[in-house]
Amino acid sequence: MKLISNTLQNLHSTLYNIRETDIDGISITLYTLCATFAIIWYAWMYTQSKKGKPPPQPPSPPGLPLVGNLPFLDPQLHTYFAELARRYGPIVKLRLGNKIGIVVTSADTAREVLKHHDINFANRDVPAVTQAMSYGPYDIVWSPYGPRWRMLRKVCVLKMLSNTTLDSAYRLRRREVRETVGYMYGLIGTPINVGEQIFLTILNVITDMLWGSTVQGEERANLGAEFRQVISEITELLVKPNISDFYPALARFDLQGVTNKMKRLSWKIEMILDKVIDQRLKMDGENRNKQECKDFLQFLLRLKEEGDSTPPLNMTHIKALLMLKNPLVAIPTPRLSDPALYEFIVAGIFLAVHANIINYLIAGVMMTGRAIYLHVKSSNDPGDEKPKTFMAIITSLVAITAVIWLLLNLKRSKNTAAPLPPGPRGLPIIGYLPFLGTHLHKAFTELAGIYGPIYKLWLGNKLCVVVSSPSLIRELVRDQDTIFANRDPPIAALVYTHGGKDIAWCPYGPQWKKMRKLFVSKMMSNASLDACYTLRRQEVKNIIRDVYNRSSKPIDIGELSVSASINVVQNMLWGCTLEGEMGTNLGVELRVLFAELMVLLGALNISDIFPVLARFDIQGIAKRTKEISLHFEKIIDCAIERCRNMVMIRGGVLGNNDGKKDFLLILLELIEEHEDSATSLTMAQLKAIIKDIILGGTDTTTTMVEWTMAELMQHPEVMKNVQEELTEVVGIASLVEEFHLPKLRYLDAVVKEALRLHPALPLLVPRCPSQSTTVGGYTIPKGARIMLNVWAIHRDPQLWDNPLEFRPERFLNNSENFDYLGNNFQYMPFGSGRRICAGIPLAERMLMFLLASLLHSFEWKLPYNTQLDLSDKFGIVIKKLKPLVVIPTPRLSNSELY
Ligand code: HEM
Repeated sequence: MKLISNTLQNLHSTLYNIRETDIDGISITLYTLCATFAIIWYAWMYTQSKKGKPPPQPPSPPGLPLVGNLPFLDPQLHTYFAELARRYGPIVKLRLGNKIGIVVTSADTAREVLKHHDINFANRDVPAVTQAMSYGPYDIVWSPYGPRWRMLRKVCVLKMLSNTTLDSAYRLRRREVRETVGYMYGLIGTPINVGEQIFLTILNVITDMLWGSTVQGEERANLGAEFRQVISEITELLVKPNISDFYPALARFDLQGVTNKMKRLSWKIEMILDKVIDQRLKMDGENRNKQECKDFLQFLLRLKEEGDSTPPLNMTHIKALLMLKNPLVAIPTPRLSDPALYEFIVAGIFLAVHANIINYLIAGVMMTGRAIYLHVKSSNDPGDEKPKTFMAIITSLVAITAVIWLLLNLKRSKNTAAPLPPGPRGLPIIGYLPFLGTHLHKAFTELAGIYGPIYKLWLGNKLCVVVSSPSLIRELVRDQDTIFANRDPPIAALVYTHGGKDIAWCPYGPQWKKMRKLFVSKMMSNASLDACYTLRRQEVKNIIRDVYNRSSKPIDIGELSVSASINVVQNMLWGCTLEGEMGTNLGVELRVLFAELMVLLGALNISDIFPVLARFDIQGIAKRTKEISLHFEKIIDCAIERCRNMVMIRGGVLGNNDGKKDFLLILLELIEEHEDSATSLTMAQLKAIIKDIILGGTDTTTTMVEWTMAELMQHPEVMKNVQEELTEVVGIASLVEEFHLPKLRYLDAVVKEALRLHPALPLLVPRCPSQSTTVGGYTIPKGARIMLNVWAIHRDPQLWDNPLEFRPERFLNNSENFDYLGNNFQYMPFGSGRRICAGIPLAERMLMFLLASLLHSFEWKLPYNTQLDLSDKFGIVIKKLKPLVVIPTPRLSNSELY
């Protein structure tokens, strides 16, 4: 210890006793040391960089995390690559998911890669799906470079494609080509699909060469047809963009099920090949060596038996070679320098991004034989021995095609399928999603200004078509109503309704027709709605009393109308059954669940945009919706049980003592009275209808009450007219009753005008065509999501005078032209056609009754110094962005009325 303290003391005194001249000396020494160190460091770095530093990677355009450059690839791949080369030089690096791609665009670099480093680059980058093909690793195209590949290639090029072998199969080719020409001759004057004919001819020529003398007659035709079918399915799979190729770590999950499907198809091929090989073996067993080889199969089996290839040719090799001879070889094949590096020479890998890229690539191969490869073969490459006869066939076929194409051009131009609608180009994979913003209805309206009243866009991998003109909507929902009567339900809606068992999401068909008919005729009829009027009236009275108790205080109209709508709907549903505290408690529970459900249904769900990911439910939306759905059902079960007990107590009499009937009673009657008849309902359907009423009836009504009130606060003169009408029709000493409603013509015009400017469902509920069809001269493919932009039509200046002004008068003198039945395609707040809103009679009554009661019973004013904001926020139902807060004061002459 002592030693340490002495040392510290010495050091301290040394430092504090340094003189100025000493400091100068120390500084000079330090500077010299630093300079020397810097020089040595620089010299060392320099020699290192000269010595062994790896050269930099090729330049690369900027990409995004995770997806890399994938989203920026242009479908016109060849021009895109040329553009990249202009900007970054002849060798460019791209990141595709977590793969690296290298694009080579100059002859010099291509020579370097394919000639000087040929061995390094002689491997392929095998797409995940080919691993599932039984012969994937055994065929020439995908085999790793090595003895097996050399043996297979030798057999193929020197033996199978030799002039002698091809000459011996000439008869078979001639037969097929003549058949095609004869077939086309018979079709003179009729349009034909030339591409398809050529494909079929080539496939027939090839299968003929494969086993044409082994299988004959009808059996050959059947086998050919089966083979063709499997081959086209395999071709489709091979060109399908596969997530596993871009993210090899995900390959084991086979997210799109491509690998599984390929295994199934591979198995089918195996069966076909086994059958033909068995037959050949039997035939050869009978007269071995008596005849010369007439098809490839016979030739290969003979070669196997001779066993003089190294490594020896086995049955799997034979099958792989037979498969090689089908048009699948037209699939482009990227090369790989070293599998461990995940690098490849690109031309073909990008094919997985877009189907049209793939078509382009395939077309390239078919036309030129090897246009895709950046592969400039050296002159001693055995592959350059062009099979002359084969090339002659291809050339003849191309020539025939060209002549036929020229002859038919005029006719075809009249008959060609209509194009897809125009539309903005989006990014690969995510489509136009990133450019839409949050106000979909407004973005769609702006796009209509650019692309016209019908256009398409991709949202994720969903093709959407947006229609925004009355005449096109007429074409859709009137002229082609049955085709467009299907829905395109979001996953959450499917979960909530057990796969679309309700009216709103049920596919168009007998089930939907039956439920809708029962719903409209039994529940929405005037008689049924009259029968539950007291239930509505009782609930509206409660609301008026509640507001009265909060007189002169600010009230959030949105909140008020949510609880008002839910209470009214709930009372109509089971008001006779669940009276008193039980009804109130369930009402509160329902409101909480309902609020969450609306959020879930309105959320942007990745599963809807990328259906392949649906099974993972990444955001947990499906799971939570299911929980809520079950909770809803528990409430419904509880109501049903109570109802049944009540009926038992009353000795089997359905209905209340005073003849009131809630919806639950009507529905149970339908189950019990009509068992097994065409009008019977199942319990699942009963629950689904109740869910529809809660979902369809509450949010829409709530939103419209708030919008109408907001417009009235903005336009005091309109408010004054409404209240004067109410005073005249109802009287200042009475409460509004439903029988007053038909006389309130001005209020009716106000509600219509609010629904024009703020349609609750601005894009209606998306439709989905059950088959491909043509609308407005454009093809609408089956399964596309069709959005009808009613919001844009309701604000179109060509259809409405001063469309952005709130002017109820436009409906006052013209009311016969504007009802809610969807016959006037200029005004459709409840939709149109077969799938028009099923609850219009109730919606109309509820909306008018609630508004008339609130406006008649109270004066409303904005809190001091508040500005009204009429901006909206997009969702399934379009709401006010900022809540409307207003202050009520009693208006009726008699306070006892409250
Ligand atoms: C102001 C209130 C309401 C508005 C603005 C409204 C609007 C709509 C719209 C635009 C549609 C889609 C129509 C189409 O695709 O062409 C629809 C469908 C539907 N609405 Fe309403 N609705 C309202 C109230 C109600 C009420 C109160 C109920 C039930 C009691 C209801 C039940 C339904 C049902 C079941 C469907 C689906 C019909 C089907 O697919 O066949 N709606 N509604």
